[in-house]
Amino acid sequence: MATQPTASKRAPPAASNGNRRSSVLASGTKFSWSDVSFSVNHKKTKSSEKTSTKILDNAYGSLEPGTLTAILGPSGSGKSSLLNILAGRITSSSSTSITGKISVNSVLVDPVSNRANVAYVLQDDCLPKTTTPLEALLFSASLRLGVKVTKSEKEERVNAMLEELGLIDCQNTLVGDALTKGISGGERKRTSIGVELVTSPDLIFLDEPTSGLDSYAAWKCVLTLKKISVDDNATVLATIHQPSSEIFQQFDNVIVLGKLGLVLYSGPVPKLASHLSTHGYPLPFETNPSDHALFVIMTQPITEQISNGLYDKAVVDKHDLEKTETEESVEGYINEGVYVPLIEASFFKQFRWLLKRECRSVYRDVGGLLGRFGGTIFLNLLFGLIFLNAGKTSTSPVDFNNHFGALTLVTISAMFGTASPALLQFPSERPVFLREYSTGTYTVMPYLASKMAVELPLLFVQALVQTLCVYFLIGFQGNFGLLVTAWWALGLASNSVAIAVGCTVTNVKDAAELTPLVFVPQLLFSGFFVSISSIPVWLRWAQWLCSLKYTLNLLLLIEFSPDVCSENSETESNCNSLFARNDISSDLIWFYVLVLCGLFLGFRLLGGFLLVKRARTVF
Ligand SMILES: Nc1ncnc2c1ncn2[C@@H]1O[C@H](COP(=O)(O)OP(=O)(O)OP(=O)(O)O)[C@@H](O)[C@H]1O
Repeated sequence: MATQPTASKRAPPAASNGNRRSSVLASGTKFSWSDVSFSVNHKKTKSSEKTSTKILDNAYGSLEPGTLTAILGPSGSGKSSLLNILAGRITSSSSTSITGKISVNSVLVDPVSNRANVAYVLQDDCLPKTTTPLEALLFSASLRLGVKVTKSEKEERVNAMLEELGLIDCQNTLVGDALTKGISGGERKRTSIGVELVTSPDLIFLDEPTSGLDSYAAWKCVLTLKKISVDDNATVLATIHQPSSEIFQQFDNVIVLGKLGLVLYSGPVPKLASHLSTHGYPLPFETNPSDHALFVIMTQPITEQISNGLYDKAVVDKHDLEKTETEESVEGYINEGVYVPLIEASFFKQFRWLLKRECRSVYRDVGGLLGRFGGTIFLNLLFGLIFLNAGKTSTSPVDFNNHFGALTLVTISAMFGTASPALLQFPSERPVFLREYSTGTYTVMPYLASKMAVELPLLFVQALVQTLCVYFLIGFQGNFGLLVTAWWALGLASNSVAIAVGCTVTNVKDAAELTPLVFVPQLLFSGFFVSISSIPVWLRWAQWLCSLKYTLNLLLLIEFSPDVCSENSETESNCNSLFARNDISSDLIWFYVLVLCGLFLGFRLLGGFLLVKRARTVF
């Protein structure tokens, strides 16, 4: 790791103003880097010492305002790694090492601190499926543009951006996803670009903006980037895979990454062909220079490429670059610190916009609503019919067990029924959160609060529907309102656990695999399959994490009230034995309520903590 420059030589932090430009980015931004190396360390094994693979070896390059530059190279040559390093999206870790110098307008910067000044468009379009392009751009503009930009100016900027990106016709169509038809892939990509560009950034980095697009959509996309670079005097850098001639000609400059992490060429697009020809690889007639460069890299032996001097030009350029940028002879550095986003909007503004979006996502996701309430109604009617009238009498041990069994099974079903929508939904929402958090759109507290504000009534309605289905069919005798409240509390706590699980995984499959691990042990403490007193003492602590256990404690106290238990001596003895076996006492009702509240809040905060930890390190 190179040493850090003195504080006075660093670029000042980004200013918190309307257009988010820091003072070093005031009028067009020159961005350059040199000696950027990236290696991946491999673990030490018994047979070998710790080794490392160099992905980038002293990479260098320079971007001018008003230009569009491509990073080109074979698959695995380090294009995305270079872009991520320059954008401050990856830093050194225990398994990777990054060194180099990065400067903005000839001032050395720490790329992590500079992150807020770079609009970064990810390869995957992380957009909420139930939003429209117009809403997505408005959301971004409203939360990311400071108070100095008025509401009408933000709307004007959004409309201009929609027009510039050719999104006017589809501005009110839902984005959709793989399962729900929405706007086209090209429109989705342009929406992702618009969400970043609406803040009028000077530096725009894009990871494979044309991937997944057909040739016309890809050409249109690059044309748009070119127009933005010229019209807005923006500095645009994009990684790109095998561009067609038409696309390649739109770029002003190109950086070609070759084998061994070396830079083969960095300069104007028209001069790439002569660079290859000069070093023994003339461009065949009517061949795209970018195709030819990739062909040479992949087919010619690397020793021959080096001995032919293909990478020599790189050395000359590198020296030129160092001369201009190290005039002040400062050492560059790449920080290992965490990223703290710059937030423009107040807590309430963030909450308001997030709540609006969250509400839309509920009522527009008709399939999700049908699954949630359809499943609840179907299962609970089934329980109601199977345990028909089981709650009306508890005199014999069999009747008592049926009554207890009905209550337990309805509660277990409620736990899974309230956790599964969050488990299925959250992993797909997580990338959206990570992107928006990392771009300083909002922080974690308003995000979690807005989710909670929508879930509270939704889970209440779910608990109410469930109680309506089973209460009269089974003939439960507890207070209707208290039963609804207890099942509602269980729904909230289970939902929190599901969100915490969702925060640790990246996809629905992993979430589904983790689900039994988190929820099945709760069944052990329900008291139905095995009494708490039979569980080894050293394992009983786990009940403190089980919302099912504390909800059942409350439900049993509500349902088997003194009135029900005093029906006859046998019922009374069954009640006493049930409470004793499961350590339940009516004196502890408020304690059970507090534990449920604690689990609800605790898992919610854990989820938030895990999300922020992830967002602040690598994204
Ligand atoms: N954190 C990491 N740990 C281990 N290997 C890594 C890491 N980051 C990158 N690599 C490796 O570095 C190499 C370059 O990856 P990178 O994604 O930058 O290439 P690329 O040129 O963008 O590839 P593609 O065009 O296929 O997307 C790959 O072999 C990749 O496996």
